[in-house]
Amino acid sequence: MLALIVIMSRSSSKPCVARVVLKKGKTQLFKDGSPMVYSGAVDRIIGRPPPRSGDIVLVADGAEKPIGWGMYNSVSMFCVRLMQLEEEATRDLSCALNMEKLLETRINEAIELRKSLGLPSASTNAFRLVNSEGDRLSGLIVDVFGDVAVIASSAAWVEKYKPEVEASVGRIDEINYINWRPSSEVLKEEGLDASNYKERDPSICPQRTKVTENGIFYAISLEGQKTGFYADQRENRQFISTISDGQRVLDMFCYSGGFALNAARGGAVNVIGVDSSLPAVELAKENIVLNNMDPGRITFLREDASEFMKGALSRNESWDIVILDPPKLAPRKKEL
Ligand SMILES: C[S@@+](CC[C@H](N)C(=O)[O-])C[C@H]1O[C@@H](n2cnc3c(N)ncnc32)[C@H](O)[C@@H]1O
Repeated sequence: MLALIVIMSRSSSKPCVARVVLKKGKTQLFKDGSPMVYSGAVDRIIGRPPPRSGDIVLVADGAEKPIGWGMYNSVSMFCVRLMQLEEEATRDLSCALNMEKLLETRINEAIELRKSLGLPSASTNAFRLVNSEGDRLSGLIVDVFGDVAVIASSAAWVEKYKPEVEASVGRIDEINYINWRPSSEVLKEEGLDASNYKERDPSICPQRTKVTENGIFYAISLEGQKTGFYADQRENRQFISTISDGQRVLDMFCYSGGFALNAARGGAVNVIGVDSSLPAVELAKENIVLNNMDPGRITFLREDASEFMKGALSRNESWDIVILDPPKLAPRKKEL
C-alpha cells in the first residue's frame, strides 16, 4: 500500500503535492537513508503548478512510485531533503506529509534517545540533542548547555519551521532559554540571505552560560564558534585526563581549552594550549580561573598553529602528548 498516495487522496488540504521522480538506478541511496536528494539524481518533476521552495513534495522512483516525502528547494544543490520514507509512513500515518507532527515526533525521539544514553547526567549538562541527519532532521542541530538550547539551522526548511522547532525544544522541562543561530554561509546556498537575521535577543537569552563536563566547568559564549561548545569531544577530552599524569602536553587548536584543562586535571606537569582566535583564548584563560587551576602549569597562547610549530621546531621544543583538533582544512571543493 502506498501510504503517501492514500494520505494525498484523503486530504483535501494537500491536493497537489508534486512528485520529484528520480533517475533509474538512483533510488537505493535514498531508500537506504541518505536524506539529501541532489539535483543530479532527479529525472523530472511532475506537478502543476510546479513546486516552490519550502513545499512538501513526494520523491518517487523511476516508475513514479513514492519512496518518501520531503522539503523541496529549487535553489539548493540538494533539491529535496527527505523527511520520511514510505515504509515509515505506512507503519504510522500520523506524520505523513505533516511537517509539524514529524518535527515534534523526531525531536521527542531524540530526547528519549539521549535519556537512554544518560544525557544529561551527573557528569555533564552539555550535549547534542539533535544531530541533523543522525536524528533524521537534515539541517537541524540542537545543543543543550544547562538550561540553554542552541539551535543551529543550515537548511531552508528549518528557518521556515522556526516557530515549530522552538516550540518543540521549548517544551523540554530543563530549557529556559533558546538561542537561534542560523549558519549564514550555508543558508546562502539554500537561497536564503541570513546575513541580517537577528540572532540572540539579549533580553530573552543571556550572552554567557556555564556548563560542567567530567568535573570541569566551562564558560560558554553564546556568540562563540559554532553553537558555542564542541560537545562532540566529550569522551576524547576525558580520555586525555587519564593519560596525562606527569606528562608535558600541547593542545593545538584548543578553543576554550577543553583538552588542556583535562590534561592539567589529570596531573600533567606542563600544558600549553594554542589557538588563533582571541575570544577562544580569553575563554580558555577564564576557564583556568573557573576551575581553580594552577596558572603556573597551564598556559594559553593566541597564535597561528603553523607559526607556533615553526617556533617550537627552532627552539627544539617537544611534548609527550600533542592533541590536534583542527578546523576543516578544506570546507569546500574550490579550496582544495
Ligand atoms: C574544532 S575547534 C577545537 C575544539 C577544541 N579542541 C575543544 O575541544 O573545544 C578548532 C579550533 O581551531 C582554531 N583555529 C583555526 N585555525 C587556526 C590556526 N590557523 N591556528 C590555530 N588555531 C586555529 C579555531 O579558532 C578553533 O578554536
